[in-house]
Amino acid sequence: MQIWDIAPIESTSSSSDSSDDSLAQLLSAVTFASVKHSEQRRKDIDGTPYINHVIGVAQLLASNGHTSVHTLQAAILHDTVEDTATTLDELRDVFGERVASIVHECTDDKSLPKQARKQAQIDKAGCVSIEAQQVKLADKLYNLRDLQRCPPPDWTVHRIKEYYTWARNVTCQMRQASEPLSRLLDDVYANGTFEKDGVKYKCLD
Ligand SMILES: Nc1nc2c(ncn2[C@@H]2O[C@H](COP(=O)(O)OP(=O)(O)O)[C@@H](OP(=O)(O)OP(=O)(O)O)[C@H]2O)c(=O)[nH]1
Ligand SMILES: [Mn+2]
Repeated sequence: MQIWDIAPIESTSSSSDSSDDSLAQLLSAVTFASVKHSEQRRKDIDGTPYINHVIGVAQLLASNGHTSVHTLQAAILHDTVEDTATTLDELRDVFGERVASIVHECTDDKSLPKQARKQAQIDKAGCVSIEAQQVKLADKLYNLRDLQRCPPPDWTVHRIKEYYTWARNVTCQMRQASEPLSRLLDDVYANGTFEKDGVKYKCLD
């Protein structure tokens, strides 16, 4: 038994209803991701634990009306295959086909060169499931806000602006998946600023 495996809930217990079950499934994904990402840090100056990102992506979804447990589990797990040794088979075994499939749709093919990988996200943005689009919208929103909060010290102004332009090219194809997340992204694209070496820049010109 692994620490993320869900202990069977006693069917006779009065406290075991379907919302308890959903919470257990969600927390199982959080536990799994926390183990898988435990050695990873974000690229910011403080080396923020990577798990903060995936929890934040799930929080953005839940607070904008996207509360399906499968979608939230996929959000928590969305970088495990891309950035850790986790396999899709492992996700399928532990969390089922639907969650594994959403994560698969959110996973870049790391064997491609970077430019091809970035182009592939633009090409497939409108073709993946609605759930995968919702996770990607929240992922981009989190990363764009993170760039505003504290850009990685080695990213130039040009690279930061390039990320905003590219993210807009991806997310503009996913509007139908989430009106609230799209509106929050619109606000970043229209009004967002970031600071680099004490100078303030608009995210998009
Ligand atoms: N803004 C920001 N991003 C950071 C930070 N630390 C790690 N990242 C991750 O870096 C990725 C974006 O960096 P890039 O240089 O464009 O891409 P790469 O790591 O895949 O080569 C995102 O991956 P991703 O979540 O898979 O999203 P995606 O943009 O690749 O779809 C993001 O989560 C940080 O401190 N700030
Ligand atoms: Mn991510």
